[in-house]
Order: sequence, then C-alpha cells, then structure tokens
Amino acid sequence: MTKPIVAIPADIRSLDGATWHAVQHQYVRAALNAAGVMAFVIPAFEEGYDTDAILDRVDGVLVSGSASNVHPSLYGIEATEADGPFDPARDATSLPLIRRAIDRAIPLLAICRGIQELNVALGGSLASEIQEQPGIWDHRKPDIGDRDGMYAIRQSVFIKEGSCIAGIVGAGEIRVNSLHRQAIAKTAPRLQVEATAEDGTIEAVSVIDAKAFAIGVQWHPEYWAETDRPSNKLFTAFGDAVRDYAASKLPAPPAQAIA
Ligand SMILES: N[C@@H](CCC(=O)NCCCC(=O)O)C(=O)O
Repeated sequence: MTKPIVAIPADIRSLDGATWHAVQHQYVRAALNAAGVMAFVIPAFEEGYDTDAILDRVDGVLVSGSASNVHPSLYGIEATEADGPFDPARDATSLPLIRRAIDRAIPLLAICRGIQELNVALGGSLASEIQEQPGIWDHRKPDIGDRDGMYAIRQSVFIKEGSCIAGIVGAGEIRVNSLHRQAIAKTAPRLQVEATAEDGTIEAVSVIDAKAFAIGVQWHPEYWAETDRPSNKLFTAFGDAVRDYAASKLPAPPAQAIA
C-alpha cells in the first residue's frame, strides 16, 4: 500500500507582494517522520470550496497552528480590531473540513489554532487575551528569536484519567510548549475535555462518540514529534488511525475461485 495522505489546510500569507497558500514545515515534517504519512497542502478559499472532493481523496486531516485568530463572528461575537489578525479563507476552509471529517469518521488531529477551530466548528466559543484574566498564566509565544526557544517545552498539562489521550500517552502530567493567547471558553457540546493546565486552561479535547481518532491539543506536539516521547506517541497514534482508515477504503480481495 502506498503512504496514506493527510490534508493540511493552508493559511493565507503575503510574501513579495504575492498571496501564498502556506503551511509551516514543522507540520509536514511531523506528518512524514513521526506519523509516517504524506501531506497535501489544502488551499484556503473563502467561497466555492468542495469539502467532500478533498476528503474523498485523503485519509486524515491535520489542522495546524497559526498566528491568526478564528473570526469571532463564527462564535457569535462582534469582532474588534484587537481580535485579529484574521484569516477568513482559512476559517471558511477548515471549519467545514473539520465538521465533515468527523461526520465521515476520517481521523482528525487539530493543533493550537486547530483545537480552537474544532471547538468553534462544533458550536463552542473562544476567550481572547487569556493572560489578562485573573489567575491565568501567560501562554503566549516566548519573545525569543530562535524557533527552538519559541517552541521550548516549558509548561505542565494534566491528562485526565480515562481520556483518549491517556490511552496514548498515559494519564497525569506531561510537559508541553505553549504559543497562544486565546483558549476555549465555552466547550462545544460534542467535545470532552481531555487535559487542562494548572490554571484551568483547556489544553486538549476529543470528540464524544467519534467513530475515528478526533483529538485537539492546544500545544504543539508537531514541533518535537521526532524527539519528545508524548509528542511522538500522539503523532504515531494519529498515523496509525490514518493507516487504518486508508486500509478500510481498499476494495475487498476477490473471493477465492472454487476449483
Ligand atoms: N489564535 C491563536 C493562535 C494560536 C496558534 O496557533 N499559535 C501558533 C503560533 C504560530 C506562529 O506564530 O507562527 C492564539 O490563541 O493566539
């Protein structure tokens, strides 16, 4: 069997006066080296998308982090300038992709902006500038020039006993990185909380009654997926689910001819 393929929805970025559909290398690298799957970058369009045409051709969906925020109008809040930056094309692409992947039992791993999109896609809401709330830590990207420093593992997360992630990395404390200023506020009805930080911030969720792997994490397992044990286990489990889904689509072998 050839390698299964995961779709990674792109961000819209401007570079050299041109518009790019972009995905950071760390997601593609983790998909290939830790999950053992190929990745297709899915362009981001505000209109005219055929979500099922994409999902017909892939075996999983990996929703990446990004500096942009989900538009607040998508969870019933009027946006201000301070809620940005926005990426309406990514919102319009990834939210339906998430909903349909869950409906179709296609494995889904949603990271950072991805867990926020998963929550909004299923009817939840987000809190902004969480570090300004009493008792909430500063979860933002550290002000450090090099990427290993930005993505350094520096925070504890507590995985709930009996959760899906506990079945992959074990229950209890793991150490993770953190690069976000928003977090889940109202948890979508179809999501269960799998892990929290010490300050109560929701760090991981799974889809209740999902027929396939359907997990969101607020941290970045992709960055250290080749070297950090919990990060590697998450990506390996995602890869296994993607392989199982790909195998389930193969035609049944022909019945043995009776001699
Ligand atoms: N809206 C989010 C975005 C969180 C996120 O995905 N962070 C990754 C940052 C990647 C980068 O800056 O390159 C928020 O909560 O801030």
